[in-house]
Order: sequence, then C-alpha cells, then structure tokens
Amino acid sequence: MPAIETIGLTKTYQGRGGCRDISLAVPRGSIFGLLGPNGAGKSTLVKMLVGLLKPTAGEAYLLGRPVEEVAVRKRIGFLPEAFRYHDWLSGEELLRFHASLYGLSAQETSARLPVVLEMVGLGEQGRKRVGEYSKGMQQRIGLACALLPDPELIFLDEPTSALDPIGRKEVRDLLVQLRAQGKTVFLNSHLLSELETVCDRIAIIKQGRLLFQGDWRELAGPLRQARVVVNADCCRTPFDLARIPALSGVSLTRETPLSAGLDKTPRTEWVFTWEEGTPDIPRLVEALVHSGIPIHEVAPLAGSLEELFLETIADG
Ligand SMILES: Nc1ncnc2c1ncn2[C@@H]1O[C@H](COP(=O)(O)OP(=O)(O)OP(=O)(O)O)[C@@H](O)[C@H]1O
Repeated sequence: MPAIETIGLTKTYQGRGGCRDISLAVPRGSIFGLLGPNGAGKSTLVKMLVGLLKPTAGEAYLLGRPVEEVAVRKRIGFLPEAFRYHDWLSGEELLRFHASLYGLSAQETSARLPVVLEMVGLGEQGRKRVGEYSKGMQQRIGLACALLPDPELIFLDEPTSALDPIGRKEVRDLLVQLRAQGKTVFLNSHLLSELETVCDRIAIIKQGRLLFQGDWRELAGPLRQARVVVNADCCRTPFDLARIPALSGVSLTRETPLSAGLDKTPRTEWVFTWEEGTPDIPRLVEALVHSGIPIHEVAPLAGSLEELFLETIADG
C-alpha cells in the first residue's frame, strides 16, 4: 500500500486555478519530490493532502486511510512554506505547544523534545526565543515541529529555502536518515539540484495537471551523450570531427570554452552525441588520443533534472 494515493484529486477555486484530476502514488519509504512552475497547483495539492483544503472531487489516501480521517493526521508531519511562528516563545515552548496540538502526553513530549532539537541541529538553542532565531534557525524549528510525533509521512514545503549550503546538506542528510528508517518524505521544492540528489521519484505539474510521475531519470531516456574536456589549443574551433573516420555515427553537439585548469591551460568542453546506442567511451577515447588530442576528463552524460524539467514544462 502506497504512503500516499490520490485518484482524480481536484480542487478548483470557483471553477478556476487549483489542480485537476491528479492521480499519484507515492511509495512508502521513499523521498518524493513535487515540482512545477509558480501557480502550477503544488500548494493546493499539499494542502488537500494535509487536510487544510477540501477537494472539489476525487479521493486521497494517506497510509491507507482516507485523508478526511482525523486520526491519520497524528501519523503525519507538515512543515508549511510560509511559516511564521510565535516569536515570543522559546524554541522549547513552541515545540511543547505543537506537541499538545498533536496530543502527545507530557512524558512523550519531554522524551521527544531533545531528540527533534538534535535532529535539526538546534541542540543547544532550545531555550532561546524564536524571535531571536535567524531565518535558517526558524526553518529548523519548523522542521522540528513537523518531526515531533515521529511521523511515518512528512510533508515539507520548501524546507531549505532559508538555509545556507551547510544547512541544506544537513537537511538532505536528515531526509536520507528518515528514509532509512522507513519513513516517507513528500518534498515540495524549487531547488532542482537538491531534488535531484535525494529524490527517488518526482511528479511534475503544470497549470494544475500532472505531466509526469516516476524516476526522473526516466525522463532522460537512454544515455546517448559523453562529455570530454581537452586542452583548448589542441585543435581549431569549431573542431572538425569528420577528420576522425573512426568516430562515424557520433556528432559533436556542443563545444564550450572553459576557464583554465589548475595548470593555467585553457580548456574546451565537447559534448558528443551517439546517433544510435549508448556512448562507446573506450572507442571515443582511443580515437581522440590516436589523433593526438590531450584529454583531461571523460564522462557519460545524463541530462540534469533542471534541463529535463524545463524540457517537460515546455512540451507539456
Ligand atoms: N485561495 C485561492 N483563491 C483563488 N485562486 C487560488 C487560490 N489559491 C490558489 N489559487 C490559484 O490556483 C492556482 C494554483 O495555485 P497554488 O498556490 O496551488 O500553486 P503553486 O504551484 O503552489 O505556486 P507557487 O510555486 O507560486 O507557490 C493558481 O492559479 C492560483 O492563482
């Protein structure tokens, strides 16, 4: 049974906007990323899933229970995007307040508080007033609130938007740990490089419609490209690939000057594309070396999530 299942889920505002006919399945124990341009309907979808908005049509199930069932909400955590917490409370007081909303006992609350503060990297900062927290710390305390009930399913709306690169890495590591414990994370983020690193599966929505769901690497199709970095002064630009007959069936699709390497020699990046089949890297390297070209780096090339996302949004 999936952690989240929706069937034809729809919410419109007086017949407009929102999202329509969304049928999704989010496997348990996965990190699932929701992507879409501004106004695509992501928040509308998340709000329906956490019970903040009533669907206009369709069904949704969390952990096998209908989303309308209040009891299931004790098993989910939610970090909303536009969080604004009571800034006169200390971090610990805020957590106690949220624990009471979750219906945790005093004993459970006292046991859980240090655990969640530690998980989000605020171990020593619980006594400080939330109003004195930096933006990144406020985001961390929000995450701690979402983790209070030790949820099986966690919804995070832009959880790292206020964090510095170290904080982002810490949150990514935390998500991976949660997944290792069998928990499911549903992530809403515009940071595609971040989603690319942690997500098992993604969904893309545009103008309220679901365009894709699955492993984002499926969008790329089979690997057909390789990247090669060479000394810029090795040959004339544009490089004439026809002079290497051993590379028939391969085309040079990009030639980009790079900044100089550590040895101060300017470099050029080439992207080769195979008309058929997967890149034959040994044949490529052999042919280039045979032609006297000094190679610095070679790698098969997959499209980045950002490239694939932009292509999908443009086509869809
Ligand atoms: N309360 C509302 N009343 C009327 N229309 C709304 C309301 N909330 C959202 N909409 C419309 O529904 C559509 C989807 O909005 P939603 O906020 O769900 O998108 P989003 O993908 O979360 O956007 P963003 O990335 O900018 O946060 C938009 O066209 C928006 O104008």
